[in-house]
Amino acid sequence: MMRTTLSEVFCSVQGEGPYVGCRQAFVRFTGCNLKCNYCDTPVEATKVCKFEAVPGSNKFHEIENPLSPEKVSEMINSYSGLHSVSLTGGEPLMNADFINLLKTKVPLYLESNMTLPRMAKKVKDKVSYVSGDVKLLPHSLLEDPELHLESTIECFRTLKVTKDRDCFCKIVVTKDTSEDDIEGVVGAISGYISCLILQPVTQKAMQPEPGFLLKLQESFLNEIDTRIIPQTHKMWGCL
Ligand SMILES: C[S@@+](CC[C@H](N)C(=O)[O-])C[C@H]1O[C@@H](n2cnc3c(N)ncnc32)[C@H](O)[C@@H]1O
Ligand SMILES: Nc1nc2[nH]cc(C(=O)O)c2c(=O)[nH]1
Ligand code: SF4
Ligand SMILES: [Mg+2]
Repeated sequence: MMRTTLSEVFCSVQGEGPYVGCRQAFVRFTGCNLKCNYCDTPVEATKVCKFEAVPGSNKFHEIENPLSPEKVSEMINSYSGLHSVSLTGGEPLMNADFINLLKTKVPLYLESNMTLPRMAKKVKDKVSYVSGDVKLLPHSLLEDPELHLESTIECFRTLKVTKDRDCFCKIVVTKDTSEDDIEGVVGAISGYISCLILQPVTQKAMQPEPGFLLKLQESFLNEIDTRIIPQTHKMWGCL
């Protein structure tokens, strides 16, 4: 029977992108194929999955890993009033087969680094919302920068916006983000997305100047609905 290792399951509101404020269950998978220099989340496998049964209580049950899709579905379905279920991590696409076995009452919202095209194909009819990052990382952090870009574009093509699925792109912008890198990739994926979110990195020391973000937004607005939205959940201290 298929099982996977989760670090946490909790109920909160979406803090990033166009669905900010929507009530969601968050399912956090462990493990990741990338090492983003700004990543705010531990990705290592954990012995137990922390489960916040009562939203906002800050009290967690410890559930032994690994977990079955039936158990995870039951945990998710215990919450009420959900808009959708955020599948995050780590990199949730590393668990595509597990995701396909979930049975939830509300639609699935995938939060992905968009670098695993074979896995993207597996979940394309299972997820209703795709929050796809484009990872503009220093080349020293990528094994094969050219393949990275090709895989990103292929993931967006596979999971593109349709009448049954929304797909938007988030790009974490730091003071090291190059305008040329962003322009190239946005041109390649703009036909596959409903909007582009420029998400300034949350750590003060790495943040870009507001003027840089506004200039980027101006240059993309001819091509795609482009919004600047920082992480909002950190502002009011929710999970
Ligand atoms: C922790 S990741 C997990 C999902 C997936 N691995 C990914 O990167 O999209 C969830 C979201 O948090 C964003 N994120 C991570 N660290 C951040 C930071 N320091 N500032 C702003 N956004 C950040 C990621 O870019 C991604 O959009
Ligand atoms: N509230 C809240 N919103 C989020 N949006 C994306 C998150 C993530 O870590 O994937 C996240 C998260 O961890 N919490
Ligand atoms: S892809 Fe996501 S989880 Fe993995 S290191 Fe980057 S931000 Fe963190
Ligand atoms: Mg987060």
